[in-house]
Amino acid sequence: MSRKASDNVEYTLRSLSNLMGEKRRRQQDGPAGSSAAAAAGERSLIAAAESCSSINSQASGGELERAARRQFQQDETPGFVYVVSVFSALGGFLFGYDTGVVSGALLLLKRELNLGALWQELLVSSTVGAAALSALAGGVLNGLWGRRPCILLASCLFTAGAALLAAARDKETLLGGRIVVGLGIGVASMTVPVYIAEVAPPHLRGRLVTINTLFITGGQFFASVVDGAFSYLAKDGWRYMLGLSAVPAIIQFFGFLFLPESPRWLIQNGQTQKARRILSRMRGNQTIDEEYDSIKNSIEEEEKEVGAAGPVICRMLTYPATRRALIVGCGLQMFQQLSGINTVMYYSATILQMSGVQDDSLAIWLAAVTAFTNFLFTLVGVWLVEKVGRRKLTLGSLTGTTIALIVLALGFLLSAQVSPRVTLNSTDPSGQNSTCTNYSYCNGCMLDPDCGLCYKLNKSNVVQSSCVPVKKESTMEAAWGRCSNETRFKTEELFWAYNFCPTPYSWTALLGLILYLVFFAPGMGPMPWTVNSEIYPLWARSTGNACSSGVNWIFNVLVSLTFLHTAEYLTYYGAFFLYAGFAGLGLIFIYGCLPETKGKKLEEIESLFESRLCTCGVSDSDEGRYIEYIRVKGSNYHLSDNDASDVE
Ligand SMILES: O[C@H]1[C@H](O)[C@@H](O)[C@H](O)[C@@H](O)[C@H]1O
Repeated sequence: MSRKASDNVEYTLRSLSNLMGEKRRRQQDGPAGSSAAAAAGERSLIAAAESCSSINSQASGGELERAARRQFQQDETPGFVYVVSVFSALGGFLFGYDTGVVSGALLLLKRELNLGALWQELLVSSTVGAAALSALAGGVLNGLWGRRPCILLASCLFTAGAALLAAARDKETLLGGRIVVGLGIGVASMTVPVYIAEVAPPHLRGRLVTINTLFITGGQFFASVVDGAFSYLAKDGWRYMLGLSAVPAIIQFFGFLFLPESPRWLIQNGQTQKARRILSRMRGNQTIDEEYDSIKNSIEEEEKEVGAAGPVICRMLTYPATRRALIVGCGLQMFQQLSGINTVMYYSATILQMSGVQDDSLAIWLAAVTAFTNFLFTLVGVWLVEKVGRRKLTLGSLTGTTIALIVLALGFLLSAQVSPRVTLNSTDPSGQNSTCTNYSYCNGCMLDPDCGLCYKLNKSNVVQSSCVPVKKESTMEAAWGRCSNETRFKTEELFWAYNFCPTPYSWTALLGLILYLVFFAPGMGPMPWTVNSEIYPLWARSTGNACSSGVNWIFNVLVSLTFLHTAEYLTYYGAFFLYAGFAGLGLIFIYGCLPETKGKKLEEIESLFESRLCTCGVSDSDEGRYIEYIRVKGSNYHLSDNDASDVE
């Protein structure tokens, strides 16, 4: 069968799976399903089956489809799509920078402004808390105003927050600045992936959205370098650290004044001419009719099917396909945080110290190496996402992450088991009682946040060890005794261990840390964001992403705030075993419920959630794929995707 043979009649390559899925659904609906529709479905199936046999005689359907798809993908993607994606991903960079920079800034701030533990905690978690709230609110704003104004709003908030922080004279202003920055992070974290997914062509969508997470980890790495560089500037160094983020924010703001709104949002809001113009610019030499029609059809069908009344979240929860997508999206974000990424990153300096790095500034720089590893392996994710697909990448990544967490936990367990004894009894010179002096093993001393171990080394054995209170202003020294002055460490060959115990098994924890980043960064880091940007239909996309980003931030706060308490009750190895348990549960959830979305058009993806929720990755459209030619309206020959709406 050839196109030429039928003169003016155009044929397009279609997948039969949708029709089969449709038939199965109707059968499941039982007698209530429309009999006319069933008959039409039946007729289509017979026609399609006939077409199939004719195709089989020429070439295998799979090969044909692949060839057509290759052809479609080879059409050049205009550089404009990349420019738009990179400018949006600056939002990701700022998300990474502002969450990462604060740890280094706090080291200087607590000395200069005399900050206690409560204020330090407030300055860190207020940003994450504000991000959770504004990510949720961002859903409403995205729906009402569009994606572009939300990105502009986020860059204004980032700039205002950076200015407030750089100029702050007291801790209250600092808190205000951190809240404003957090509001920006929340809006950016939910808008940017949606915007990129909506402007990207299907075969590049995963890669371009994953670039946003690459920018997040890039921002975290850059922040650690800035922290290292300005840590030598004891006075006002923190102002530069916190204020620098204004630069990318201003660049993003001016860039976006000239960049367009998402064509999908415009079509949804009736601005069709403008949408067509923007879509043409984004697709270069490709015809946009088919994409435009399929967006428009799906909006009309969704309105018919779901209705337009009531709040979007209620409609999402009552309509089975979006309810399932929401469970998968929020579940992915929850398990990302429950796998403990931020605790592992935050704790990396200590893990490195455990493994024998004694110098503090070296530990700060090695923490930058950790952030760089996270960045580098996110790059691997950008490369892999369109090759192996989202599902396999996430499953592989989480399996490795679970194993790495077990290795990390074993490292801490072995270290605790061979924990050195406390051999010297010290007494507080001021005569006050301290719990630290009661511990007889390093393990107890290490788990108490007020104490640290002061010791000497004989070859690699710990000798002359004492457990003493830590200095309030800096955990680098003891409050009194031999280890109370860093300058004496070298001359008297003394060592100070805060938060860890020196043991011969510390390398196991280091191995666990490296394995963790290598496995987490390409899959579990970026995929929750990427998958969420594509699994909701247009009417539910902003709300779906708002909810899942909110879940990400809420679990981020929960895990970071509870880590120290969890470590106190369960010890460090217990805490990491707990994260390994969560990661294992996540693995079962993802194996059961995450379908593959690679290469599909955004308008097709909804159908993946129309069947049961947990099908272990097998969707209706994957079962029994046959290729058929169907007569369609119009004259553009294009690889078409399961849209039966224009079948004559
Ligand atoms: O995807 C990102 C990334 O993995 C970051 O490194 C992490 O700090 C964020 O919490 C996460 O959402």
